[in-house]
Amino acid sequence: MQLTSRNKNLDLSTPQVMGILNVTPDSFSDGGKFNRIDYALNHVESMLQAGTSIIDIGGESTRPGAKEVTLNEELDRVVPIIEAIRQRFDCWISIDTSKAQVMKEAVSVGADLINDVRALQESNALEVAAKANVPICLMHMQGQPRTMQNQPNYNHLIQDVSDFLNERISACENVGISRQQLILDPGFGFGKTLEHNYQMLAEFEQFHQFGLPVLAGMSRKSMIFNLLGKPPAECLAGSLACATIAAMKGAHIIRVHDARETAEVVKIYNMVLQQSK
Ligand SMILES: Nc1nc2[nH]c(S[C@@H](C(=O)O)c3ccccc3)nc2c(=O)[nH]1
Repeated sequence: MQLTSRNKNLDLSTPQVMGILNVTPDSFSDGGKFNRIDYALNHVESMLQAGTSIIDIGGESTRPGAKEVTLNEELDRVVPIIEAIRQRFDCWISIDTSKAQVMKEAVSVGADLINDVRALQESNALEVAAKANVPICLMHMQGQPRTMQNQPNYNHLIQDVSDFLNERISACENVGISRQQLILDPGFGFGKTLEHNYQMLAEFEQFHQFGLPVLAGMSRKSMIFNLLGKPPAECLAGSLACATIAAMKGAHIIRVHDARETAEVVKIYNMVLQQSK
């Protein structure tokens, strides 16, 4: 299994690490734009040196309760950084956004992958994604970030999430996006209770039913820090445990903050995989 974007291929026969580059203002110590880009480039370089294949850039904090980010604010955050990374590195760049215009401009300045936590449901997103002709990650979310954690409920969790992903695959195919461009993601932490998240991890193999790459994003999330009773920044061990389990359950892309350590987990996993063939 592999992904193609422009002139790039990404081999998915072993798990690939997607490193998170958070470019919301609270992720930078100072406000200076140059510092922000310089800081980001240094962070990207260290993630790439550690074995990260994809840099995921998000300008909208989807934190529960977060206030909406305007289009121009999101563009101002992500476009300059994508341009700077594109000039300097030939890595995969994914844009973590739900706004059609942000997708369009991000791809035009070099993003190779659209990562949409709202699975192209916002206005014009399907049409823009179809024209962009790059791989797209479709993620499941119940409700909206502001309220999604109030009372998550499902008839049959895995079936409900799978039905949603299936419907989004059809919506993409209806606008000419081929299945081969799609990546699926059950959306850990997006409208799920602690138990829901661990049930999805326990039954993660179910999401291979579509024959498409599957992405797992659990790094430093509430399913870890609430269980361990620690702040997110102290959840490296928990995040690595989730990454290891996801890799063993066939995750093709693992989205993390701690890229270096996760790349080491994948190296160990690949060695074990080699021995079992
Ligand atoms: N495809 C894909 N994209 C993603 N973007 C994010 S934002 C998330 C975080 O903790 O990073 C988050 C959630 C809530 C608040 C802040 C940040 N999570 C995913 C994911 O799980 N899958």
